[in-house]
Amino acid sequence: MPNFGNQVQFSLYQTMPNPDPERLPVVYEEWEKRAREVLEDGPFYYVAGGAGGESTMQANLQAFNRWKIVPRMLREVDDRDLTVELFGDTYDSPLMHAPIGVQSIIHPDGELASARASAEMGVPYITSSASTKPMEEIAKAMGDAPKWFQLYWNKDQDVTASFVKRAEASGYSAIVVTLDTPMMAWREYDLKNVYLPFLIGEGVGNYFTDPAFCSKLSKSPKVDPASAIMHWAKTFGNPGLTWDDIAFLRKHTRLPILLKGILHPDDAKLALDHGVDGVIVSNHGGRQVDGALGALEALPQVCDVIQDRIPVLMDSGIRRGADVIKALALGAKAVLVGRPCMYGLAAAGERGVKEVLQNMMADMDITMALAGERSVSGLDKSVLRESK
Ligand SMILES: Cc1cc2nc3c(=O)[nH]c(=O)nc-3n(C[C@H](O)[C@H](O)[C@H](O)COP(=O)(O)O)c2cc1C
Ligand SMILES: O=C(O)C(=O)c1ccccc1
Repeated sequence: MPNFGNQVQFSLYQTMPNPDPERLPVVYEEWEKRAREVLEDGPFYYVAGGAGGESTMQANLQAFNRWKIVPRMLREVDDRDLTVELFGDTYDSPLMHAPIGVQSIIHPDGELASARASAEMGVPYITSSASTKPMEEIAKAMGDAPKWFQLYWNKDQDVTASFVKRAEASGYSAIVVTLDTPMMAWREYDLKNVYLPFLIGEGVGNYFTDPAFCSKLSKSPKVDPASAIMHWAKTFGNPGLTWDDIAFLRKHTRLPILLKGILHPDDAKLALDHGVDGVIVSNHGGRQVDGALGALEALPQVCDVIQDRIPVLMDSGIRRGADVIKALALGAKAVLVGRPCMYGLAAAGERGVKEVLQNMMADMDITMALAGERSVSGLDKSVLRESK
């Protein structure tokens, strides 16, 4: 998509001198403000909040400030290439929609809206195990557009195997296993607001439609939702997992397997040793370990260990185009966009998510060009300087 950024920029300026009164925000902080206006305390803080005192959320943002772009001049940047290749597929840009559960608490269309918006933008959508809508419905809403499935490894191995089988059958092309959430973290705002969406039956769409999950219940979730929710709460997380369990997953799927939540270089080494296909450097948007290092801080060391043998992706703190450029320059092949999409969803459903993704892509394209780079695959550390 040559000059994508300039086209979007031009279309936004084109409404001069009478801007569309329905116009959506462009500024990230204004999207968040809009979400705050339309959501009740419970859902808003569920999305916006983090673990404990939110020091990891702060570290995520600060980590980007430590790196500065050093633009180069006169480098023929009129025709740019945003595409990336992963596992034999070519994607339009290095942006992906992060796996995010329980989107029904943010907008009535929930995951269907964000999946459709991602499809329109050619952004791969990563369906969460904890989606309110079942994975098959989300896949159907996306047609042939690229989609991956995020696995929460259930305590019941039959459920885990069933999720993977369903994901394959419904057209997902990779499995993202999230390792950093064997249990929900200590989230102060959710405890204060007494708000946990699953307890009111949100975010369980994949479980309540799963034959393996339902076979363990004495009554169907429709007849006795309270017991089904209790069973979900008992089996959702699996703190007993070890590296040896990766073999179980490998046995159950031929799709590429990516591990999400890698921060320590030794875990990157273990990921390689256990034959996975990719890793995602992430601290879950600061929602799990309060006091953890910023995800971008962890990225260079993980890349040093991986040495390009498998792709390294990252998330946690991506807000603007320059953030994407920095993450790619430090070795990420692609980045996952989390909260910005959810603020777009809260403010304007499908259209909101689409604009958030479109604007971030445009901003990234323009920033890359102004930095003197022509293709995302050519970005490396030479475009950055670390400020002490
Ligand atoms: C409301 C919410 C729900 C989330 N649900 C999931 C999930 O179901 N599975 C998962 O792997 N990550 C989940 N995440 C984490 C995101 O995938 C991603 O790691 C995080 O949002 C990135 O940080 P950022 O939002 O600050 O950019 C969730 C994040 C939020 C904000
Ligand atoms: O809230 C989250 O961050 C999250 O990952 C999650 C965990 C369980 C169910 C849904 C979402």
